[in-house]
Amino acid sequence: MDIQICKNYENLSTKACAHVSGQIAKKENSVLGLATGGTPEGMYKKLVEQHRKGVLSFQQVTTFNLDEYIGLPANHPLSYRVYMKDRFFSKVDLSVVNTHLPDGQAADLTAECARYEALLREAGGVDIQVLGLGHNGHIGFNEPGTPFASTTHIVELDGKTREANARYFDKKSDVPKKAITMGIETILAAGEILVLISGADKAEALRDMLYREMTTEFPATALQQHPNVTILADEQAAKSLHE
Ligand SMILES: N[C@@H]1[C@@H](O)[C@H](O)[C@@H](COP(=O)(O)O)O[C@@H]1O
Repeated sequence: MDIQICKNYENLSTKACAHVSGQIAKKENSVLGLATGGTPEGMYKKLVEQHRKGVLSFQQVTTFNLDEYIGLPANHPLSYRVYMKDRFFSKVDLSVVNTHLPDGQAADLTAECARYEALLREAGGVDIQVLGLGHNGHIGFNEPGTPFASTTHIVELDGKTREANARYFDKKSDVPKKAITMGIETILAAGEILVLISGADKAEALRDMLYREMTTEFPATALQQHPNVTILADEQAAKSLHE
């Protein structure tokens, strides 16, 4: 794993943007695996800026998001579809038919997981997957205990994850209890993985991801077996690596 320590969040976002733009420069019909949460917001802003400057086009790009809540209407302000639309999709020249998220409102959720996984394969797989890191080691919504051999599936959200995400909702009880997420095997199938980690509260999780023995108890340790992982961590997140 290649770990790059960035001075601050701004710097991390600039580097993440450069990484993704570099992928598109290499292959204009790239398939991007995208993440939500607070950490990639800066990267989306920078990608939009690059597009507005006329130096970056997403016309040929296809995107697949990691996850979506179950039970929130697609137009709910806190659905991941709306998150992506507001911060990225509607601000660049991506064709909406090329942007994919699991449908958390599908009548048959098990069939939806299979459909999503098949669609990913049909698209030829993800070239570069952007990931955040949960405090409990989750990647996407793969909570502790998820088998490494998992593909897109339905998950019951961990109490800690619901607490972390409660900051966006009026109250914790409004946070959905379930979600659909790409599995760990799905994530590991990407050609390259770019992990973004910011803030002192992620320091312990970053250390565990790098140094803990691979264990399903800390899903991010699965990334240790991937041949092409770049980690961008800001100094705050990287602080416990020097201890
Ligand atoms: N499902 C998302 C993940 O995809 C995200 O990477 C993680 C960290 O989020 P943040 O970047 O806000 O800390 O938690 C969320 O629950």
